[in-house]
Amino acid sequence: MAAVHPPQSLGPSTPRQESYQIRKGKKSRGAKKPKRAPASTSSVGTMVEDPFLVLAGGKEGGFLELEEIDEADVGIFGGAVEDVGESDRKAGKDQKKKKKRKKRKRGDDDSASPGDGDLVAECEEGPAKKCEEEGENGEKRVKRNKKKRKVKEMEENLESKEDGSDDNVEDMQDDNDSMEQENKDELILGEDEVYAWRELRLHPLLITAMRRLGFKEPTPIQKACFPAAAHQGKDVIGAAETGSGKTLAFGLPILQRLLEEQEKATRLSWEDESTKDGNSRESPLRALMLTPTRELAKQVCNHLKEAAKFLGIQVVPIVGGLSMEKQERLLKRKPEIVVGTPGRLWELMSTGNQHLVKLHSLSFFVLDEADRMIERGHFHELQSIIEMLPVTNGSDEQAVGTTPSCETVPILQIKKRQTFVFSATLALSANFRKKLKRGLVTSKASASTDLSSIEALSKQAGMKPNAEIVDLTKASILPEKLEESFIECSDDDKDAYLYYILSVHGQGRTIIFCTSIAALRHLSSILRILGINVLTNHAQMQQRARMKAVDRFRESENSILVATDGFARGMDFDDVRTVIHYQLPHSTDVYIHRSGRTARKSMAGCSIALISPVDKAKFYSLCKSLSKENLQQFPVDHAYMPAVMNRLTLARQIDKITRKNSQENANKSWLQRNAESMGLVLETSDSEEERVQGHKQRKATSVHLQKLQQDLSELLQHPLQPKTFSRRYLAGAGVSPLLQKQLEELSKRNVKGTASVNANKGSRFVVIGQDQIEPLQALQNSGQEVCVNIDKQREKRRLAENWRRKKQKEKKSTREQKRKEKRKAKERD
Ligand SMILES: Nc1ncnc2c1ncn2[C@@H]1O[C@H](COP(=O)(O)OP(=O)(O)OP(=O)(O)O)[C@@H](O)[C@H]1O
Repeated sequence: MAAVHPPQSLGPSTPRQESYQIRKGKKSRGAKKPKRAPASTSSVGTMVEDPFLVLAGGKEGGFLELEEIDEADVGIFGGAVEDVGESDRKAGKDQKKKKKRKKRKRGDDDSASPGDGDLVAECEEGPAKKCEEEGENGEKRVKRNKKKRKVKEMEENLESKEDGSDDNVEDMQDDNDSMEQENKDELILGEDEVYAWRELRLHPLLITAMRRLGFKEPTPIQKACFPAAAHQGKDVIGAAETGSGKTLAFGLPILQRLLEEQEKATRLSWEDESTKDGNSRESPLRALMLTPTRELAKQVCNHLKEAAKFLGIQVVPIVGGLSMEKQERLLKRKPEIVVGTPGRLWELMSTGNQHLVKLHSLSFFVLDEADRMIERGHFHELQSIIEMLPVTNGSDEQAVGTTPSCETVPILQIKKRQTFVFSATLALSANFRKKLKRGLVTSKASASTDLSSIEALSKQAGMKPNAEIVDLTKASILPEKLEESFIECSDDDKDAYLYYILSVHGQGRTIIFCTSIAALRHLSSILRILGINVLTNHAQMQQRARMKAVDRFRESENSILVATDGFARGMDFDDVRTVIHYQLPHSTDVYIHRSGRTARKSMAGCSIALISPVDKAKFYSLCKSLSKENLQQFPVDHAYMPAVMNRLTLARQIDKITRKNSQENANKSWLQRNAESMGLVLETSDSEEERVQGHKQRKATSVHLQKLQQDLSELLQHPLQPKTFSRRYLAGAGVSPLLQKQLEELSKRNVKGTASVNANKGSRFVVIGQDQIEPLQALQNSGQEVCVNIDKQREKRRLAENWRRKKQKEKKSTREQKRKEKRKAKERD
């Protein structure tokens, strides 16, 4: 007997419930429209073949429950239970038709006598006749009529409720229709182009996301990690070159498992009536991802959002430097995935943020750029966060201590948590695999509380000994299509060479890395004076300004960014053509991450290191650790250098004066500010003469500054020219590529013509156009390989010295010989 469920469960849901329902609908059905959860579940659920289908593909709005009851009755009277499932399946396709039919049905009902109508007709057509044949008694008939009345009552009751909720349902459908449409419109790849994802058994909704992103196939690291992480539920330690798609290598398995779990949960909640209250639908934190920098957290978050678009899985970034209140508001939405930096996350956790401390449902823990996390004991917060994590079933009995503020649950209730540890430079240490395995298996790492090694960090984070280690890094670790090069110069000349590269070759997105903020400030100031509009990003900038710089860098394809090493890891920009190491990094891994901002996604790119004499030792040891024997010397046309130096000298003078002025202003205003705050009037001890002198000096400086600026601006109006260049040129911003080409052809013709008639040299002309060749091309055209192996160089030097000594010896002995012979000859004479 079908249970008739109380109509109040069909009432309008709270906003939170509704949004949940929309999300669930999207998740479970993908391209289909969301449905409201039916009121009755348990008994009906037991009758249908696949209760999930009823929810997912079932009827809509209030009619859903009504039809449910109708069919339950049909099943009871006529025994045609199987019809329920069948109609449910059909319902997904022709919901609207059904709705109209239903309304019509009701119209019929109104006119018909009680107990009549389609419902009864349906019953009587089939098995009801059988009942008659069997000689149905009066008692049964009474029972049946009672049942019909009850159904009729229910129908009326529901109809009145529907009037209120129908609009909502329609709205939900419209929303989803437009989302579906948007989703379809955005698809870049066809269904048949993504078989590689299908082979991987990626969830259909995620395949759609990949089609929308235009990702035809998984990258090698994604291919290697997905089966272990998504299908076998294993922990993964992943290392692969920069720009190889590591974010989705851990992101896709997590999304896949969340999707699968949610589908399962929807099915279970359909069967289990007790989970139908609003609270049970609130999503706890399922995945926590940590990155070392704020920009990277934002980027990872955006990347996952793109992949999770239309899946109804929320991903939010929690990073420092932005408003706490806003982030708390974001967390109130109960996102399933949080990507953040350890500092801000710990700040919120330690103040008891409800979403972040309820970690009992945390199923995924990710450490991106893990080797950075353990550097120089930077991340105390990381340790605190890890200590908050509940102990997983799979980890050692030696539990990681949990702080009392963490709402953990008894060990047996905690589900398995998967841990992901990723970086491009994890495998830098030679016996990385061995050490890692040893670290995970032995209890030594778990006993230690410091996270100074990847093994200890992984172990403390709950990594299990059977973790999959995916190491796709090659010996060099650097991307295959990265062309590395260097320029040897004095420290003082670095600005000149940098300006040369940017103005003679400066095409395409470029990142210049500095080690110190002071150097970054000096450099960006000089470049701006030289008319090169550079963006900056360093730790002392306001977070908003940093994010803005990142956005602006993304916007223009010829933008130049000067950044410190915080920016080296993980940042992903389309088509960065050149990376310049203005100062060498302190370690090999930073060099790898810096250089890895270019040559991403198997594209070509170029890196140039400016090496001063003090950098040499560091540079050679860096090359040694990367097993480099030879490296290309970046080709520099020294004919340009006089012009470069002219400009640079002016720019440096301007910079010096403006710095001094702004320093004086800052000091003065500081004095004034403080005097004012203390209610004092500033009196200078300067005499009148001194003041006049000072005024004159300032005026002279200002005139000098103006003169310098004028001179520089005159120089900057013309393209940079090599020393040998004739002064007779056609210049200006109006030389279009077409005109330039025509001039080039004309110049060739002239040269031929003059050669034939032997005309004077003065009529020849060269075209210096705006079509500069970019550094990579210059390097490929005329870069020269130089030995950078310090041992080999020493050996070469030793051999050369030996050879020189030998030659000297030989010379000496020949001289001796000759002298002896002369002496002998003399004696004979
Ligand atoms: N399957 C794929 N097909 C094509 N492009 C992809 C694929 N997966 C990821 N990408 C793109 O590759 C780029 C690099 O990805 P990602 O930033 O994850 O690399 P990474 O390996 O983490 O790099 P890094 O080591 O520098 O952090 C991104 O622009 C991403 O959108």
